[in-house]
Amino acid sequence: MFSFIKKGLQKTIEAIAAIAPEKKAKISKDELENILLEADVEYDLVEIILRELYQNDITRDQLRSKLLATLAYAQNSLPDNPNKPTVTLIIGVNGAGKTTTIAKLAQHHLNKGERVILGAGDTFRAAAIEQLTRWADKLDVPIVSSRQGHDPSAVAYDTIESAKARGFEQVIIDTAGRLHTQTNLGNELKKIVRICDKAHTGAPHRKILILDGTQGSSAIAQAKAFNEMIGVDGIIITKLDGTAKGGSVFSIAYALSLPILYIGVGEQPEHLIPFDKYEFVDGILDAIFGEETAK
Ligand SMILES: Nc1nc2c(ncn2[C@@H]2O[C@H](COP(=O)(O)OP(=O)(O)OP(=O)(O)O)[C@@H](O)[C@H]2O)c(=O)[nH]1
Repeated sequence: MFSFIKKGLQKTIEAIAAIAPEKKAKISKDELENILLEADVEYDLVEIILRELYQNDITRDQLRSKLLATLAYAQNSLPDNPNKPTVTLIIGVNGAGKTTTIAKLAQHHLNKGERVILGAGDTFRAAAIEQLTRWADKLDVPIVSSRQGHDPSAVAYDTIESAKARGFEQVIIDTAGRLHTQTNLGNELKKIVRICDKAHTGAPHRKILILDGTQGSSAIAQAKAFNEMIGVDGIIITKLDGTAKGGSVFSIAYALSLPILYIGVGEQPEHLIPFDKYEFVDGILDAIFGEETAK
């Protein structure tokens, strides 16, 4: 698992290594500032971290405790849902990686022996329905879909009904990332939430926001908007493998105070790993201080 995190952080680790090629037991505040900015930690958070480090030469342990503190809320799991099926609503802007992440989550449940059904709730775009259907075929899981332009809450309702009738444990419902206006999107998502609860009291049990880890402050703005619309229970940050901006995880976690459930580190169904703040921070620290100084 640890090496999986490191593989996902490879580009970030390389970028850090390029500006801090020499591994030392202590680094100066100036060096640290450059490293954090290079890794795409937002400027405000870099300032906060530096302000709270009193010495000019910073050790691994000192930095470790500061970085972990920024992830204080990040490591929280969601409560178990005893009332099966568990309904997960996937939200986020187009291109964030929603469809791929749904496939990854489905694979994750299948690995645990749970039965999964997908709902193609992004009825705004025909391509979204087709793409999710391809994943369903590949993973050999059922999918409920309708034609483009149909009411997505009807898709959500039918998916949940089908899961209940077949005794499935997991329902994962896709949603649109964009409509003609933001207000339309908010209203549509609210309606889907209402209808899920009608189909199965308490559903959706998880409203999970997919954020593209390469998007920095725009990901934070998106999260705030979706949180205001329908409330977000947890986040999955995608595409960390494809970016040198892995430090954005700190800014996202710090700005939102929401659990980071998983991170996406590739395009295949198995490329989803549970977020572990200790592994994540140690991966970054190893890049700065070198592994030999670990612990
Ligand atoms: N490298 C990498 N690529 C990813 C990851 N997650 C998603 N992608 C890629 O990002 C692109 C967009 O992902 P989708 O799953 O299509 O995203 P979406 O939010 O459904 O976007 P649309 O289909 O455009 O609405 C695809 O090319 C995915 O393969 C990840 O963790 N790592």
